[in-house]
Amino acid sequence: MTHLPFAELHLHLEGTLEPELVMELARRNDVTLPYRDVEELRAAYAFRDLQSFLDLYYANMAVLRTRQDFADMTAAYLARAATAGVRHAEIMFDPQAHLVRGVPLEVVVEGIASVLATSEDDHGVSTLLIAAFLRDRPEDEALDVLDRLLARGAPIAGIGLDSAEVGNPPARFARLFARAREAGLHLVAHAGEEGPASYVTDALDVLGVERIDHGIRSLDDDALVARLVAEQVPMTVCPLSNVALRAVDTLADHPVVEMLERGLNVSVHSDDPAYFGGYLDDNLDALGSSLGLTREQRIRLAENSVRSSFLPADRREELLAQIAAASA
Ligand code: HPA
Ligand SMILES: [Zn+2]
Repeated sequence: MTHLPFAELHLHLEGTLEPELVMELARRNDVTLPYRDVEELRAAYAFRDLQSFLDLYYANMAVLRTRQDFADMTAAYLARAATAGVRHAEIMFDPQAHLVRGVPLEVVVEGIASVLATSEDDHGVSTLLIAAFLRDRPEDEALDVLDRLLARGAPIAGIGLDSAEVGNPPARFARLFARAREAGLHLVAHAGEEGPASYVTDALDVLGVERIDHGIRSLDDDALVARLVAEQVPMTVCPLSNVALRAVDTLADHPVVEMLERGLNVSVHSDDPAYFGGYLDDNLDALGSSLGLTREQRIRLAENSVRSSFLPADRREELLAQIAAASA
């Protein structure tokens, strides 16, 4: 069976940096890393929690210096995503993580955007770009970076909120999200990955987000689940990520199928595929073998992914028709 067409809605571009590319870019840019080879680097990919992952994720970004580096990372992701059935990708990147290292905003944005511009022709993948802001850094810094992105006409369709969740509640970023909304941008936020269900409520009510990234901790609160079902709030769930970061013990314990059966508007995504053991197809295959995800459920996840995207109605209909044709 060929892959069903999917929309990838929860993907950190910097999380697609495969160990081989990390080492290649380190050589190219003369960056010294504390690993002799790919195997040593790969051995560091054992995480206790979100923070232990973030430490390595930010450290590896040291190899990203030039427009070409950002372009190469983006092109490698799109080529791999296309083989997974991804036909549309809403891609997050972390501008602050590069600015604090002294990499200019235009290098980051132009490097990424130059490749996205031809992605439909080159890979058959339409794309939207989402600037994600780091919740463990000050809101004023995020406001400044958002203003700079808007001032230079960066091709972003929305903003997100990521990085260390616990202790950094959504309400800290109310002004940022208000400004992005005024600018006509779409709004998403990570909530309920490690943080409590109340962060999901606040992301909806204080930030006004249209989609929740992760949201699995919502299951601790029945009233919240009822609301999420009633409002059909899109939730982008990342099973391999949750196991890698120990938010969930094993894939067999993952709640995504239960969420689907309870009527939540969930779709499955890959988060940081280079770090967590795989891309969209790998996540779906793993759910098939560990949770017995049925073909019918897989089709529903594909449809949800397209309906939860920020695509215009005509492109959504086109993708839904492709799903129907592929599942006939
Ligand atoms: O999985 C994640 N969670 C929060 N922030 C992140 N930034 C990159 N990946 C992640
Ligand atoms: Zn994420």
